[in-house]
Amino acid sequence: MGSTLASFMFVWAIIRQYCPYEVRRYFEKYTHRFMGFFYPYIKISIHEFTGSRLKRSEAYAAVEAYLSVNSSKSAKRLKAEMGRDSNNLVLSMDEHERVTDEFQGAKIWWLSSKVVSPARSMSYYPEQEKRYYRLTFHKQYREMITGAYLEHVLSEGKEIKARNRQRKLYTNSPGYKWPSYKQTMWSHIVFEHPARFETMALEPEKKQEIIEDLVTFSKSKDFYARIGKAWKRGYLLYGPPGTGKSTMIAAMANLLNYDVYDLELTAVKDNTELRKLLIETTSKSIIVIEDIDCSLDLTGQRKKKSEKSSDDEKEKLDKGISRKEPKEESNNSSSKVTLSGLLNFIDGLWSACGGERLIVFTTNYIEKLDPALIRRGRMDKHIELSYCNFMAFKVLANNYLKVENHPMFDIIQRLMEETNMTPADVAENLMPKSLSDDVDKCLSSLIQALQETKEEAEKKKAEESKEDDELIKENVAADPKDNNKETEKEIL
Ligand SMILES: Nc1ncnc2c1ncn2[C@@H]1O[C@H](COP(=O)(O)OP(=O)(O)OP(=O)(O)O)[C@@H](O)[C@H]1O
Ligand SMILES: [Mg+2]
Repeated sequence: MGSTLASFMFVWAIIRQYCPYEVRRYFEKYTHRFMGFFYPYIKISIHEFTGSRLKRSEAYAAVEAYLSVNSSKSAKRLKAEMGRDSNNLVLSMDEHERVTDEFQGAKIWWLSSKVVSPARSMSYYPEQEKRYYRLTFHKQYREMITGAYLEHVLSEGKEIKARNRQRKLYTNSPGYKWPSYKQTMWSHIVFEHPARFETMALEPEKKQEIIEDLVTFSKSKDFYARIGKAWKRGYLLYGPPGTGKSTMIAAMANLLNYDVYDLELTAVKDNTELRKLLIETTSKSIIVIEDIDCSLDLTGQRKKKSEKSSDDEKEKLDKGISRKEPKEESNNSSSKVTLSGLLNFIDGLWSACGGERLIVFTTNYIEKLDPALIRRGRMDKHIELSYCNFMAFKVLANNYLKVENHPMFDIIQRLMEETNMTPADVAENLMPKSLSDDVDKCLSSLIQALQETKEEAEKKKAEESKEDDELIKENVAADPKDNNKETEKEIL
């Protein structure tokens, strides 16, 4: 038997070397068919990338997760990755490894493998690896494996993936150069922000409303499908600096267990790149654009256009400039993202791919934004985060000092009604500065800060009214004829 096999292999090697390719292919084709009559096994391959390589196959990821449990017991070569909360390693099958699985009495063999296609000459692309899983089973189980077993693998895999999932914070990497399919547009680190809604200083009703809105969204898959709307929701967070906009985004991600994609608009080359970034985001995620008013001068485009229109020469040019033409082209050569590109990003046809996504914008100046950008449908919910009031202070006092009531609270309440202080400033004053600082010390330092802010505000107001008075006097002196009360009123 051994010597027959060896001779056969020898003859086959000679045929392969000297037989023309066409004849060999013809021969192989018919051998495959012939063997098919006797070979009792069926093979199914699941490739990592299908179609145009835009997206990793979900089936592949699910199979990978499913096999990670099985392979950790039987496979000999394993890959290890950090698991949830960074305190355990998740093992999965390494390449060219085999594991056996059993399902309702049937035996299934899984193989993880890859084909390497050589790098093309005259191309920037490196050699391409195509990874895949292949399962082999006896043909008598065909129905059961293609039906119940594969369903079981997918659902179990998805569940394991969700269980092991580490939440990630992504950013669009500016170091991105060659569009190889292995390189994604986003780079990530593990998302570990401790912010929670419970610790956020906000009025309780407002907080409850936001939480309910978020939870309802995350459970509304069927509702969105029924009304024919993409499963996404836009939030606009606006308010002065230090009022908790970024903190709220982290709290949202922690509440819903979503990934965060922090999009740096100025690093995006053009609208096409913006679209690619969108396609690469996964579901169950929050796409964040911070300080949208400063990211790009998207708002000025339309206004600038009308300003320019008075100038004849420029007017001709302007006729060609529609909303699609970037104004930034002239003064910001690195980014050509336009308002139109951004509007399409949020609400266009491509925005529906993936599903279950929140898009969050933050800004300090809501009035600077283009109305189209923040209309309902794009930014469905506008949330104003404002200066700290007494209710919000109580949450902070409880977080920082673990006090729910204190005799000094009355003074603080009165001062807070009279002055504006951001939660960030209040929090800073409540923070113990040395190990010996106690509740009284922290609260009195807050009272002092509040008084100082109040005095400053009063001083500023007095100065402003003084300037106004002087302006009135100057005007009256310059125009003595109209020295009557009406002019004064007008100026005021
Ligand atoms: N409402 C709040 N509840 C609890 N902590 C807050 C709140 N607002 C601000 N803080 C504290 O103040 C700090 C600054 O807040 P944050 O970065 O969220 O402000 P922001 O609104 O994003 O400011 P900016 O507009 O400058 O980006 C945070 O570290 C947080 O601890
Ligand atoms: Mg911020």
